Amino acid sequence: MLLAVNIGNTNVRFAVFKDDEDIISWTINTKPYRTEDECYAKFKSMYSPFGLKKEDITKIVIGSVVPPLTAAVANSLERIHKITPQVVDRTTPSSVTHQSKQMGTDLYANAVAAQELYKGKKIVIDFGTALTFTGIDENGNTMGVAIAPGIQTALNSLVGETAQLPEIELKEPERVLGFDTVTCMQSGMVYGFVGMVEGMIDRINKEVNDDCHVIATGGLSFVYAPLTKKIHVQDALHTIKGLKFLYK
Ligand SMILES: Nc1ncnc2c1ncn2[C@@H]1O[C@H](COP(=O)(O)OP(=O)(O)O)[C@@H](O)[C@H]1O
Ligand SMILES: CC(C)(COP(=O)(O)O)[C@@H](O)C(=O)NCCC(=O)O
Ligand SMILES: [K+]
Repeated sequence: MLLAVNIGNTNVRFAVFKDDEDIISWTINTKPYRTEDECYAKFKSMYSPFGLKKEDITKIVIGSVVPPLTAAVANSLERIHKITPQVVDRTTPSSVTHQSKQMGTDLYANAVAAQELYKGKKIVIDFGTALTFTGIDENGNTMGVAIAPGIQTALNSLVGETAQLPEIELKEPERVLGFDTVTCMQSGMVYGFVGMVEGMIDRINKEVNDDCHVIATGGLSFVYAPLTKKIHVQDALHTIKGLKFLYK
């Protein structure tokens, strides 16, 4: 079975593909950055809670947007499995073409999964450490990317920069205009970012002169996707499916 590993700025997501539909997935924190020995100790025993044995893994693909962790994760998995992981990035051949010299591996994987799984023009919105919008046309050409602060990242900054604003749960308040600090912040964070997401979808659709199919992924997609009809699919495993398609 293929093990795919997506190293993001907040979480490292693991997924074992029993087949295309049956996927076992879990995450660990990215921070603090770990040494190869710590990764080795942590990863060695991570399979049994998910009903897997390390011998079940026969292939490994890794995508990373955190360069200081890539080698530690790859080398520790090689020590555990005696398999050399394939580390993919924006230069790995796929059904997607792009001109960017910077595109993060997760954005590229998001584009690849969209092209493989959906028709027409697509927008992938990744609600991760950053909030990203990636456009892909019907032929797999990337139409461009937009990068904004991730919603929890923005909230952390707001709480950190103020004396009286507390940490809050990101959930929909009853009213847009609130009467206490927590619901006032929930409104700004939830309705404010829904407005941003809907506005970005409208602007992108206008720019590419089409109604794109919109896919949401990333840690906070489960909060935001249900709040707007402009998002058509929510799939926490979208990025890691892209890594599977990039594995050759
Ligand atoms: N229940 C949750 N599960 C996962 N992420 C969450 C959850 N609630 C909030 N988040 C936030 O989502 C972001 C992580 O999303 P993820 O897609 O794993 O990011 P990355 O790929 O950048 O590591 C973080 O900002 C995290 O705080
Ligand atoms: C935009 C990102 C920070 C998103 O990272 P994430 O939120 O998934 O951790 C990452 O894709 C990245 O570092 N990209 C490199 C710059 C670029 O894509 O243009
Ligand atoms: K992500």
